[in-house]
Order: sequence, then structure tokens, then C-alpha cells
Amino acid sequence: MTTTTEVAPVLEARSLSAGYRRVPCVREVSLDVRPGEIVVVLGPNGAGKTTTLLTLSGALPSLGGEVHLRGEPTDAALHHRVRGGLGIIPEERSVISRLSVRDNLRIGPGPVERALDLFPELRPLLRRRAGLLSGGEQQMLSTARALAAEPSVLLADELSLGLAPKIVTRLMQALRSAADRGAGVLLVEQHARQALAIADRAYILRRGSVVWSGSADEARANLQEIEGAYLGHEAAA
Ligand SMILES: Nc1ncnc2c1ncn2[C@@H]1O[C@H](COP(=O)(O)OP(=O)(O)OP(=O)(O)O)[C@@H](O)[C@H]1O
Repeated sequence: MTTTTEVAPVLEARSLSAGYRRVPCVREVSLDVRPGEIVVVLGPNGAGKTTTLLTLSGALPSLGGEVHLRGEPTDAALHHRVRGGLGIIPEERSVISRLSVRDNLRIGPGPVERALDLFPELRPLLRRRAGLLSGGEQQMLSTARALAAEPSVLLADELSLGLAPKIVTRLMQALRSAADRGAGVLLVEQHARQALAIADRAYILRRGSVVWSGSADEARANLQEIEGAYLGHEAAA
């Protein structure tokens, strides 16, 4: 894994506030992601992880602070950010059920062949309707589609949700490889262990604020304390 603190961030939140109907549930969050690293955002249900990711992507407008992409402040909408090199794997699998695997890849932002090189498991499934795939296969399709565009920044939300450990390992490996090829990856996860196994750094969000940040090594070494202090249910805080 690379230590990249001397490299300029590809993605930065500076005192970012975000929420719904003008009511912030994320307050003054600052974080950054550098090329070649995986940064994981951990936190209990309702901590504001998805809201932060959606606001970084441009899918939700910010309610304060700034988002910087490759050093430039931006308030562009999601599709502009995607054209500028941002990739997103949203929480709800973004495959189109009635289309074949091939057509789902065709409408993606990158070449179909590159997606298939990244996930050869999809080759025998090309003619199948995406709605008939297993959850793991659908997540591979979403991930392949996003990675085929070789994004310089990739945002992934709860990639592991409801999936078997073997598939999760496969997906995490694909993110690690993308980072090793130079992408900055921001991964939102509820399950700390598997995400920390491939991450370089971590932030913990609780009630809309960053309550801990450090290296993934540090987080792994203190996981029990961190889980006890920060990753319990919001209601129990
Ligand atoms: N579309 C929405 N409209 C209004 N409030 C919302 C909406 N989506 C989320 N919220 C609220 O915003 C807060 C933060 O939610 P968010 O989904 O960002 O948390 P999270 O950390 O991603 O949790 P989870 O792991 O459950 O997805 C919560 O209080 C949630 O109820």
C-alpha cells in the first residue's frame, strides 16, 4: 500500500454540511482522498455516511462548506462530475433489471471489454437479464461498470451489504486494484473489518461529525476500542 500524504488530494470535503430539505444531518465534515489510496468512512446507522457520499458526488446539494475535485472547488451536478472522472457505486445496486448484462455495460461510462477484463465472471452472463442475477453478480456488474471508466475518484456505498464474504473479498480486491492503478477510493461501510483490511486510512462519522480519523493500521490495531466507543447504535450513544 502506498503512503500518499505528500500527494495532493483528488477529492476533499472542507467543512462540508449536508442534509435534506435544508436541514443538515452532516455538519462541518472535512476529509480528503489522495490518488492511490482507499479511505473508508465508517459509522453506525444514520451517522450520515451516505449523505456525505451523495453530497461529494453532486447528487445532493451541499448545505455549507466546499467539495474540491482534483484541487478545484466544484458545485457541479453528478453527471458533470462523472464526466470529469468521478465514479460512483451507489447503495442501491444501479443495474437496470430489464436490460441484459451486456446492455448494462454498454450504457456505462467505460468500454465493455475493460469491464469484462476486470470481472471475467460476467462473460458467461452477458446475455442474461440483470434482474435475474444474484445480488453478488449485480454488485459485480455495478462495480465493473464504474471501474471500466477508470475514474480518478471512486465513491462506493456499502458495497458489501447483504453479500457473501467471498464476493465481498472479490469486490474489495477490485477496489484495491483500482487504487493501486492510481484511483482515489472513498468507501462507505458499516462493517469495519473487511473494509479496514484493504483501506489505507479511515474516518469515523457519528451523528454527522467526524469523531475519529487515522491510518487503517491504527484502526485495525484498536478495533475493539473503536467499535466500543464509536460504532455502536446511534440510539445507544
Ligand atoms: N432522503 C432522506 N430524506 C430525509 N432524511 C434522510 C434521507 N436519507 C437519510 N436521511 C436521514 O439522514 C440521516 C443520515 O442518514 P444516512 O443515510 O446518511 O446515514 P448512514 O450513515 O449512511 O446510515 P446507513 O448505514 O443506515 O445507510 C439519518 O437521520 C437519516 O434518517
